[in-house]
Amino acid sequence: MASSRVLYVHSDDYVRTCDSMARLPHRASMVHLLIKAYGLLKFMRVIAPRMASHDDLAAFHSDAYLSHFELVSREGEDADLPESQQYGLGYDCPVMEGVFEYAAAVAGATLTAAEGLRNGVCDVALNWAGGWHHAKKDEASGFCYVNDVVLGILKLREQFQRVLYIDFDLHHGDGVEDAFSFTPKVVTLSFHKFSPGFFPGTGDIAEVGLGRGRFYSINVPLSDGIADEKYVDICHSVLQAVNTTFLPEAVVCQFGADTLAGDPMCSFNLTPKGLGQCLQIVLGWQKPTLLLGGGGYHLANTARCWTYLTALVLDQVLASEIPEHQFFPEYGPDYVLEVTPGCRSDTNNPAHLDQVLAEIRAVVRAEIWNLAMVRAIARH
Ligand SMILES: CC1(C)CN(C2CCCC2)C(=O)N1c1ccccc1/C=C/C(=O)NO
Ligand SMILES: [Zn+2]
Repeated sequence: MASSRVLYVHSDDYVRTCDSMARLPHRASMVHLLIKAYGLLKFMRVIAPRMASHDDLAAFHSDAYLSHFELVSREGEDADLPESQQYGLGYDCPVMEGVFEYAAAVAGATLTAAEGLRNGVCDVALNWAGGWHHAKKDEASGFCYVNDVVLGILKLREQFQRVLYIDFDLHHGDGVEDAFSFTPKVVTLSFHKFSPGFFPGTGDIAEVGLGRGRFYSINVPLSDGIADEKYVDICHSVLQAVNTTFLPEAVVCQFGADTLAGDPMCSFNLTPKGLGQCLQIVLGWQKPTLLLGGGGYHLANTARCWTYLTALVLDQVLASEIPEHQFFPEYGPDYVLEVTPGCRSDTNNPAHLDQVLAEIRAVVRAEIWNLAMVRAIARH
């Protein structure tokens, strides 16, 4: 990628705000400082994010939710108002003081990235602190308060007719799928762990979208233990099929890193190399592409992954040795960039995966028919 055509959304204030989210102590700093320590900033156009305004957030979220969320954020922990529960606030989405400002900062950063793509300022835009895919129109969910992914896609839709969303996070991208399940203008494609009792519980292969959006939601449910080779194979098949039938004009990827070997979620067995091969497929299409983060609870591996993917976008090869920097001690005991796969067995049996692929192909073929009909009708 010609370097100046890569936009990296960053400011020290933004990183400090993201670091303040207790659940992910200083993850945003670790990611940024590793990218910086590897000398990658000079290849990118660094732009400070803007704050999302109330109107920005209201493009997707309901006023009722936003005003309640802003109110409890001002009051902090002791705001256990009865209706907080109906808005998903509390439990998985604790209300820390200033959480509204945090959510508005992240949404503003994703919008800043999306605007760069919409205005043709760049070909690839990065906001690794974004990707909060569970938030619903009027409900926080799964530690996601504002759905910056939906806001970014809506921003791209101002310029591009068809947008493809690809969710590589361990968890189903339910908030984004819900937002676009009725429209054929956005295809949502999610690869995720699907297993009884595993959050959020949605994302079965049978979920294909509703109404005119039928066949424009694609779900690839997977089981524990999947490693790079099989994951990349499946991704490659599905991504090629979706790209050739849907012909997206822009792409949004959520690269939640909780799929990596060593993550406390202890589910998939991927490495940054495998995710990098998936990213290479998308970059090969040479379409305006927005890259976002998401989950990722082994902080050093998450920083390793997103730094590796950033270098991949920039066609830069990184040395294995982690460069000296403030968080160097976090990368022990080997202090290398590579993540070693675990020795857990892959519970995805080949027959089941073939079945999943066959069903996905049927959905995509149906989409072709659907698309042909939609286009035929549009022509008259
Ligand atoms: C609170 C966190 C986000 C953290 N966490 C673990 C990770 C390791 C130690 C705690 C969870 O399981 N979480 C969740 C709790 C309830 C519902 C959802 C999630 C995660 C969602 C996600 O990653 N979506 O992509
Ligand atoms: Zn996740």
